[in-house]
Amino acid sequence: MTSNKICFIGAGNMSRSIISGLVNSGYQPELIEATNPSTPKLDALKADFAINTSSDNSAAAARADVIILSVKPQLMQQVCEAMSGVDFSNKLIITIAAGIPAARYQDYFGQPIQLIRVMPNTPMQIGAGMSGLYAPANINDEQKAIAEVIVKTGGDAVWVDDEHGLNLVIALAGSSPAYFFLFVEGMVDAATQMGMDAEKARQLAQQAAFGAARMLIENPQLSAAQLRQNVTSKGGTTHEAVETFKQGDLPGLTAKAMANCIARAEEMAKQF
Ligand SMILES: NC(=O)C1=CN([C@@H]2O[C@H](COP(=O)(O)OP(=O)(O)OC[C@H]3O[C@@H](n4cnc5c(N)ncnc54)[C@H](OP(=O)(O)O)[C@@H]3O)[C@@H](O)[C@H]2O)C=CC1
Ligand SMILES: O=C(O)[C@@H]1CCC=N1
Repeated sequence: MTSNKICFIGAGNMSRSIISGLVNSGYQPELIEATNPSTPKLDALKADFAINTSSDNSAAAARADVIILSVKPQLMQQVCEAMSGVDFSNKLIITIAAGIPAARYQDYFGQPIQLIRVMPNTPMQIGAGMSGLYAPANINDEQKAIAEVIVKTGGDAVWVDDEHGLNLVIALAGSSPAYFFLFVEGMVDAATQMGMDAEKARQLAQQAAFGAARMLIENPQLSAAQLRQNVTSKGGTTHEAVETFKQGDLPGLTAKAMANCIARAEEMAKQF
């Protein structure tokens, strides 16, 4: 584990997830600081993880070796511009914002910077995250290793060669926990309408989702299609359910949702 001082600019959902992964894997809380304009999220982070907190982005960034930019994309420019008085020459910046291209940040900060883009996901908070990392050509191996160590405290990670690859990571892993939650929401709602109590319905659906995910992970030699076929008895119940999904073009709808996710990231790249 490195002893770099890490500062999170923005203390929202994703920062909390990464901080949780870091602290739970043994990163020293006193090396971590988070900033936010309002105090309730900072107070909660301090209470839960014993990290340092502040509302002064520039002072916190000046104290840190690694700065993780975790504000919404639409706020990124103003937040970075307000920190342009900090000397970033010996610091590594990591941004987790969707959409905004790496090259844009140099304009925001008004100075040469070393920046890595990371696309994480919220399951990092329980060590089950999946992230993508992208490093522009000016980033050295030591800086890549620092980012990878941080990200992997919350789960697995892959490097991608370009920023289109990062948009694919958004569609496959950054945003996708929401797809699975939506699916479970639908299953639980349907079961409750058919008479089961919501708590029991959730227990059944979430454990089935967990089991299916573990089956995928523990059987890399089997395709998802094969695992599905292993559940589907000829003339049986699963066949009826799967055919219903196919009639509603679930594969086409999935592809469309992912394409729209990527299109939004590309739009954000122009917008912010
Ligand atoms: N949520 C997710 O699953 C993922 C999010 N991301 C990216 O992570 C980033 C953060 O998203 P998320 O955590 O969901 O968003 P949140 O809204 O939960 O967090 C953003 C935080 O930034 C704070 N903030 C606002 N203005 C400032 C400022 N001037 N200085 C410091 N902090 C500020 C907000 O404070 P307040 O609420 O008090 O205004 C808020 O706590 C986004 O860029 C998003 O694209 C990437 C992958 C996954
Ligand atoms: O919805 C978003 O824009 C962010 C990026 C990936 C997950 N949440």
